[in-house]
Amino acid sequence: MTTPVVNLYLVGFMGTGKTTVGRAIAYRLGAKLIDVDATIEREQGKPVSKIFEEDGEPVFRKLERDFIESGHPARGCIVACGGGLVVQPGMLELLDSRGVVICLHASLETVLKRTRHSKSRPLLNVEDPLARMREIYSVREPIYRKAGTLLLTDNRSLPDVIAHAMRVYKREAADFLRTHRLAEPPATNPAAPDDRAG
Ligand SMILES: Nc1ncnc2c1ncn2[C@@H]1O[C@H](COP(=O)(O)OP(=O)(O)O)[C@@H](O)[C@H]1O
Ligand SMILES: O=C(O)C1=C[C@@H](OP(=O)(O)O)[C@@H](O)[C@H](O)C1
Ligand SMILES: [Mg+2]
Repeated sequence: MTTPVVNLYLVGFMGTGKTTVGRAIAYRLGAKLIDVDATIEREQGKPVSKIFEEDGEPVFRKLERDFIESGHPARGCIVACGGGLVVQPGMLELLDSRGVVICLHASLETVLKRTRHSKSRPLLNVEDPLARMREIYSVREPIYRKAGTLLLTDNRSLPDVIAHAMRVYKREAADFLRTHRLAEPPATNPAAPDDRAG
């Protein structure tokens, strides 16, 4: 399989499968997976939970924004975003302009099952994570609803979700390429036809 040209951005709430699905898609396409959280952790030399604790959430959000604005290649990567990345003002428009956006969805009960054994999500390290998720999700829902193509993942196996996401990506990447190529100036030198004629 050839490396894809158009970037794919996987967005959606925590625990919907962005990192896992992104890794599988990148592997299948022979592309580069960039997990935004992992990249920030590597660059900052500490886990996301420590960044929240020591520097505060706004600093983490700024790091996410910097990553999207200038911290990754414009072509050829599968990007697994953190759940709050697309929620920041202007980010969805930015992602839309850079590639294909797919939003993974799961009910909060499913999200709880998938995330309860992990301590790596600082927003959910509270006594009642389900109540916390409800609060956060209610604020974010309007944005997730607008964010690219929505893929439901409840009661669906990972291979099924991955195959579906691959189909959506291939179709939308072709559309993206077509529309963006049309918008580009012609590659040939305008003088060339005259030269040939002469
Ligand atoms: N469709 C699915 N079915 C079962 N488990 C899933 C599914 N999608 C994700 N998971 C599991 O849920 C957990 C969280 O997935 P992850 O990729 O880290 O989500 P995100 O990056 O969106 O927070 C992982 O253990 C993953 O294997
Ligand atoms: O939804 C959020 O605000 C967050 C989601 C996390 O990523 P995942 O969605 O991959 O868990 C991570 O970026 C951080 O803990 C904050
Ligand atoms: Mg993730």
